[in-house]
Amino acid sequence: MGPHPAVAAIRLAVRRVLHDVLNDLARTPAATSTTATTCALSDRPLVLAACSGGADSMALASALAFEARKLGVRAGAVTVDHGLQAGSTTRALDVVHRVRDLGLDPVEALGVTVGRQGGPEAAARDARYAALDAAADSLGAAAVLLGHTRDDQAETVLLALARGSGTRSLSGMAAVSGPGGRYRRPFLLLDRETTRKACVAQGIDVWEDPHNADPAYTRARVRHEALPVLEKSLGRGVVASLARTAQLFRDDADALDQWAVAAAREAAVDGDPDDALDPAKLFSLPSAVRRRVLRRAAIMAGSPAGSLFSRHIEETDRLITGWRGQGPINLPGGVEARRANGKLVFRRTTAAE
Ligand SMILES: Nc1ncnc2c1ncn2[C@@H]1O[C@H](COP(=O)(O)OP(=O)(O)OP(=O)(O)O)[C@@H](O)[C@H]1O
Repeated sequence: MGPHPAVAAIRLAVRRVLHDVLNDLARTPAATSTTATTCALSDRPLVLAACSGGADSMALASALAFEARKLGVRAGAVTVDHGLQAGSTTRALDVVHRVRDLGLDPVEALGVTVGRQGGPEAAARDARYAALDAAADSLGAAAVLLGHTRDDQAETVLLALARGSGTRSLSGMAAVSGPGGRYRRPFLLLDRETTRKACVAQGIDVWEDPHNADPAYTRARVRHEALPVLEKSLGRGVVASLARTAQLFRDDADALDQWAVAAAREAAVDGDPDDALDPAKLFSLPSAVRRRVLRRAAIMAGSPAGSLFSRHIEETDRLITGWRGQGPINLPGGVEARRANGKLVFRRTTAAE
């Protein structure tokens, strides 16, 4: 008898991603010689599961342990202790034991200090990814798997819609992201119900993070209040539809980004020492492309992407579409956008904080 359908589904999803990781490694010249002589344990690529101890990431760890053995991949795990709840260190050590019991090695628990920047959820996320990056670097991991599901994707899209975001934010989380495509999300097409069933079927204990149900957190309210109401009035397919929308937006956003790169090259003033852009050429672009060119130019001049909001870009855009001789626009990171002498220039005027 084969495995429970939910277990088969999580394993298939992880197997596909491991194949992708191995194919990517085979394409990089440095890895080819290693792959050809693979025999020693330490020569085998290491893939880590980022594991909080919740159902999604425990299902992920179990599937990774199972599939990695068959593909000659080393499987490890990292759990991050955000230090935000009493007993969090004990819980992190408990996750380490449970994941080791699944056969993963190496397994590390990393303590982090969560700051305040951007609110509690964003600060915890930043600290978590910094720790995961450091662990992947120090352990030499080829990839880090994350347990985000289709439900997480739907929540992300709904949050972006509520903020009035553009196509890039509405495209949600990517299946592959991070430095060198390090982060992989095998479960983006699976629902949370499947990961829970897979844990039950395999007798895996899971830990429910109380923050996930705490209405103080926006995402928890989306998960427990907004989405159930939408499903009640629009039908159970809402989660799948939102996740599908994310993919459609991603394709559109990628196409527009590519167009913007070409348009920026086209609008560059030849030989200008300040990388100036030609306002007349920018004016003739569709606004979705022009705004991307402006955003890119601001970031290249030193504006931090996370602090650059649509109102900044709209104001800068008026230097092109509503030109009446106005002064420079101040952008985050001490960058200014100035139109003068028939050129648009982005320049850092003060040292960044
Ligand atoms: N403390 C942590 N340590 C390591 N990885 C984490 C941690 N928290 C989250 N992750 C990773 O990020 C993914 C998404 O986490 P998030 O908290 O957004 O969703 P979740 O549905 O609560 O996930 P889970 O059920 O696995 O806890 C997790 O599946 C896991 O891979």
